[in-house]
Amino acid sequence: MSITVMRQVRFCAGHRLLNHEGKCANLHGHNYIVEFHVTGNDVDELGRVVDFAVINKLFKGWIDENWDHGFILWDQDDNAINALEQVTPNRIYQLPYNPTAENMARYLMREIGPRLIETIKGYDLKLSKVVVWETEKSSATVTCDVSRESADARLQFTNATRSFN
Ligand SMILES: Nc1nc2c(c(=O)[nH]1)N=C([C@H](O)[C@H](O)COP(=O)(O)OP(=O)(O)OP(=O)(O)O)CN2
Repeated sequence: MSITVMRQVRFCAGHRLLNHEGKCANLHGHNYIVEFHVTGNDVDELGRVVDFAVINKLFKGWIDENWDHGFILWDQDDNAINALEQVTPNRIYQLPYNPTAENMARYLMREIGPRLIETIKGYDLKLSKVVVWETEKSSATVTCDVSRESADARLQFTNATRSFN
């Protein structure tokens, strides 16, 4: 049996999609919501897979330090990076691919999640799903098969409607 808990982290950031066919090639921003789904095989003596506050501290901490109120850009986007570096102060986070919702979810799942999760001592936990909501209408979901040892994430893209509270 496995049990999954989820914590949302909200932040705002700017980006653009290099070579996008339409308006998303322009610098623009979003109020993002990221869902971090954490799966365990048991609960502790209080009945928790892990305390929600622990997930929040780890993942909101990383987002606040790296993505919140910054620009998230493809590291090949020299034009935007050079322009934004002229602004003082600036916060630019370079990804190895375009900052789509899909790629941001993939980056959190593959590059950031595993090393944050392993700092939670005394629990056997996996980051099983990351959902990046770019708008209230559009999201991307990355799931990881927690029953397999492989850290390879299986990408699943979804479009759904939901309300931001
Ligand atoms: N599969 C993806 N498609 C798009 C992404 C993405 O991350 N994954 N991102 C964008 C842009 O960042 C854009 O800001 C959002 O585009 P779009 O939904 O077209 O714009 P709006 O939310 O403003 O929708 P309106 O209907 O125009 O109000 C594009 N595509």
